[in-house]
Amino acid sequence: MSRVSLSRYLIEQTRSHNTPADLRFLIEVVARACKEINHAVSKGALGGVLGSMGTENVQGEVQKKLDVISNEILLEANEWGGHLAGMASEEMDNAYQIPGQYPKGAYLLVFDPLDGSSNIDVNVSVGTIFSVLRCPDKYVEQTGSLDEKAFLQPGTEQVAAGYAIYGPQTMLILTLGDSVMGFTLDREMGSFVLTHENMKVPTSTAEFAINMSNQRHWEEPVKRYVSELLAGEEGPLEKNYNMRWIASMVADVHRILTRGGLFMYPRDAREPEKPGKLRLMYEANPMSMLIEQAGGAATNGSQRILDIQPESLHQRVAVFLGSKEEVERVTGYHQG
Ligand SMILES: O=P(O)(O)OC[C@H]1O[C@](O)(COP(=O)(O)O)[C@@H](O)[C@@H]1O
Ligand SMILES: [Mg+2]
Ligand SMILES: [Mg+2]
Repeated sequence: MSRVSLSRYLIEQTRSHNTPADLRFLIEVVARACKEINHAVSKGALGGVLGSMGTENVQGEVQKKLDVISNEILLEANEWGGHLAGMASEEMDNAYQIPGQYPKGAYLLVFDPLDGSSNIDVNVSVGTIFSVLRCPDKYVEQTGSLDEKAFLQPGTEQVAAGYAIYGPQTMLILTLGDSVMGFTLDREMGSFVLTHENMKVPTSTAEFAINMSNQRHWEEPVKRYVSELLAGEEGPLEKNYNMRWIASMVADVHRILTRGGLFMYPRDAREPEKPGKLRLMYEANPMSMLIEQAGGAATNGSQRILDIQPESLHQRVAVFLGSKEEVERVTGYHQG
């Protein structure tokens, strides 16, 4: 089989699906930025990039050096080229309007520059998550600036979503809205090569992922569901389940896209005012688009994540995503 590079795939998509050239350009720029992030991550202690900055982001989380470095790489890469009107990031309090780009820039890029930050210093897979939205027409002309309201679109409005995972292999997983494709970085050539066509999440699974240390803080439907998983074939589900928890959403989701499974980060009583830990705009929405495009499901326990109308850039959401059978079961338990 002849090798299909990311660039060739994007050109073919442009011809066959009329993918706009500036969207193709945007994906190419993000992919190049992810290669640069991968290079910084893989240097580790040799690059003096481990450890914390001693600063906090808008989420109140301590920023790792690589969180900030990754954010800067994505900002610098996308600053030019005219394909973007603005960007928003887990690591930036406010949305960023690229000077002089609007109305040329047709898209908005939202990203988690480095996901799984607690794993950086212990050499466990981390990644970059990104989501692409159209910039509302005439937004800046009517409002005078590109503020966060332009970004507050439900996940169904995403035109593309993906992630890079920096693990034993470096991969880019991408959807443009009609299937999920996986590209593996050929380090000698420096290019992403198509290796996983049309990735699919099996409807049923015997593997779940949740941080069990929070069990006493969960709401009843989650406590009930996880106890049934743990009861195995003697329990009501009559099946033995395996468990994984990598504490990198990118790595857990990649496993699910590769062999199925269920990922859960429910709300819990530790911070009852928060609807969950993970962020809607740059974690749950892009991952939910990928999972749905691969035949899986994604809810917040009561509704489809992609239908949620965002109210703020960094709002959090509970996440149940993966094999449809189990997502529907645990969501059903929330319906009382
Ligand atoms: O450490 P916990 O509570 O298990 O949470 C792990 C989750 O937090 C995250 O690391 C949050 O993402 P960031 O690292 O980008 O903040 C997810 O990747 C992961 O699924
Ligand atoms: Mg994250
Ligand atoms: Mg992050």
